Amino acid sequence: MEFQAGVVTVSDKGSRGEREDLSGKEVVRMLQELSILVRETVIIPDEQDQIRQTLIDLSDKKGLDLIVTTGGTGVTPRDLTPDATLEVIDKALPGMAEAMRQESLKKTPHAMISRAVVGIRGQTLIINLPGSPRGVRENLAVVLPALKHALEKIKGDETECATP
Ligand SMILES: Nc1ncnc2c1ncn2[C@@H]1O[C@H](COP(=O)(O)OP(=O)(O)OP(=O)(O)O)[C@@H](O)[C@H]1O
Ligand SMILES: Nc1nc2c(c(=O)[nH]1)N[C@H]1C(S)=C(S)[C@@H](COP(=O)(O)O)O[C@H]1N2
Repeated sequence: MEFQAGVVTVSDKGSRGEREDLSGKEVVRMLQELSILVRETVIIPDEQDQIRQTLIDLSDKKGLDLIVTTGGTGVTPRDLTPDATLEVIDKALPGMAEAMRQESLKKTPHAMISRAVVGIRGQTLIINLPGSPRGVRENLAVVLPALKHALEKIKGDETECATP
C-alpha cells in the first residue's frame, strides 16, 4: 500500500522564521526513506487552537494516512501539542508512545518529561515527536519498524499478521 503523510512543526521560533526547521526536515527525510510520500509540511506556533485545527484539516480534508508532529511535547506552559492531539483523536495508541519513551530513556533522562501522544483520528495515525532534531531521529527510529503495518491495519487490512 502507498501512504501519504503530513509533517507539522510546532515551534514559535520556527514559525517566526527565527530558526531553520531542521526537525521537520529530519521527519521528511526519514519518512521518504520508508517510501512514504510527504504531501504537506507546515510550521505553526505553539497555539493549541491552531495545532488542533491543523490536525483536523490534514486528517479530514486532506485525507492523509499519517501526521507526524515535532515540538511542544514537554512541560513548559507553551508545550501544547499533546493536549491538542488528545482533543482530536478517537483512539489512543499508548504502545507506540510508551515504546518511544522507554527507548529514549536509555539515551536521556529528559525523555520522561516528553508527554508525546500517539493516536488515531478516523483513518489517520497521528504521532507526536519532541522538538529537537536528535529527539526526532531517536524517537521516530523506534516506531518505524511497526509504522507501515500500523498504517495498513488502520486502513482496514485484515490479512494475517506476519510477525517479524
Ligand atoms: N524545528 C526545530 N528545528 C531545529 N531545532 C529545533 C527545532 N525545534 C527545537 N529545536 C531545538 O531543540 C531545542 C529544544 O526545543 P524547544 O521545543 O524547547 O524549543 P524552543 O526554542 O524553546 O521553542 P520554540 O521552538 O517553540 O520556539 C531548541 O532549543 C532547539 O535547539
Ligand atoms: N530520544 C530522545 N528523546 C527526547 C529528547 C532527546 O534528545 N532524545 N529530548 C527530550 C527533551 S530535552 C524534552 S524537554 C522532551 C520534550 O521535548 P519538546 O518540548 O521539544 O517536544 O523530549 C525529550 N525526549
